[in-house]
Amino acid sequence: MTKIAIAGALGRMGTTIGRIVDESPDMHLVGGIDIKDGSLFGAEVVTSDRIDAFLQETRPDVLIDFTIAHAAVENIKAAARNNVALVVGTTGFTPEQRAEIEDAIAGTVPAVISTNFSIGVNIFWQIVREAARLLGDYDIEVTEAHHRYKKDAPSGTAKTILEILDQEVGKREKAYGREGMGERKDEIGVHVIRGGDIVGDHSVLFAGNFECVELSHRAYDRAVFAQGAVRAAGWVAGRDPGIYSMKDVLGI
Ligand SMILES: NC(=O)C1=CN([C@@H]2O[C@H](COP(=O)(O)OP(=O)(O)OC[C@H]3O[C@@H](n4cnc5c(N)ncnc54)[C@H](OP(=O)(O)O)[C@@H]3O)[C@@H](O)[C@H]2O)C=CC1
Ligand SMILES: O=C(O)C1=N[C@H](C(=O)O)C[C@H](O)C1
Repeated sequence: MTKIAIAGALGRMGTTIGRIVDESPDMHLVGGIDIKDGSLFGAEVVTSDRIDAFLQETRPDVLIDFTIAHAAVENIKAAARNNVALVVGTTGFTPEQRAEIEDAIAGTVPAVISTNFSIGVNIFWQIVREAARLLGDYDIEVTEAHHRYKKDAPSGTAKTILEILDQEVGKREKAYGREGMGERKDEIGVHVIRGGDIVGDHSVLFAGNFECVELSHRAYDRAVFAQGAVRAAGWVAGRDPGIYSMKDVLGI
């Protein structure tokens, strides 16, 4: 039985993950933390200032964090202090925050960190890598669309796409939207859409002369991210300390 705690327990992802854990025969939801207190599928949710006492009392095997970057940094440090394995889905970390996280985790606990826990996106990233390797001299444009409540932009998934493109075609300038007069050079265009209840769309366009290749992924329900995060939690418990990716979890 893997004991799970959720940070951001009352949020969109936290509640979706809570339901999946609650329905899993081999998992037990010990509770959650959030900016406000409450309950999730009968488990207590306490405020984040009480995280150390909460982890010591409930002794989860894994803390799953889907909060907001500055909160996640503190939650990750607390999990590391209390020897609790991690699954981190929160996006929007600055490079400094990312370095703080890596320092906290180094040599202490195992952690799966991914900007996207859906199986489809993890396969999509590999397909984008292969396309970039073969079509690196085409013009490249990345587009993402999310619901009106998403705070960070571009999405974590889009930033991972940009890292993959940098690795395959060489580091190129990024044009975050375009306005006014300008000549296209070899920059990568990045376009962000926010509206309604869009769960998460990502596309990469490779445009050449007389042809385009467009790769895209669309999530219809955030359960796809939650299922991946719960799968990662089952995988990470008891591993050696270090940072793992969904590629490790899926064995791809
Ligand atoms: N890796 C992946 O596969 C995915 C990643 N995400 C990422 O997960 C994160 C959460 O997304 P989502 O669930 O939609 O967002 P929500 O805003 O719905 O959920 C976040 C929750 O965390 C709470 N919170 C805010 N500050 C703190 C704090 N200091 N301590 C504890 N809890 C806090 C929020 O409270 P309040 O609402 O009052 O601010 C809210 O209840 C985002 O970074 C998003 O990009 C999302 C989907 C998939
Ligand atoms: O905030 C979201 O909703 C999502 N965030 C992740 C991201 O920033 O890439 C993953 C997914 O697209 C949904």
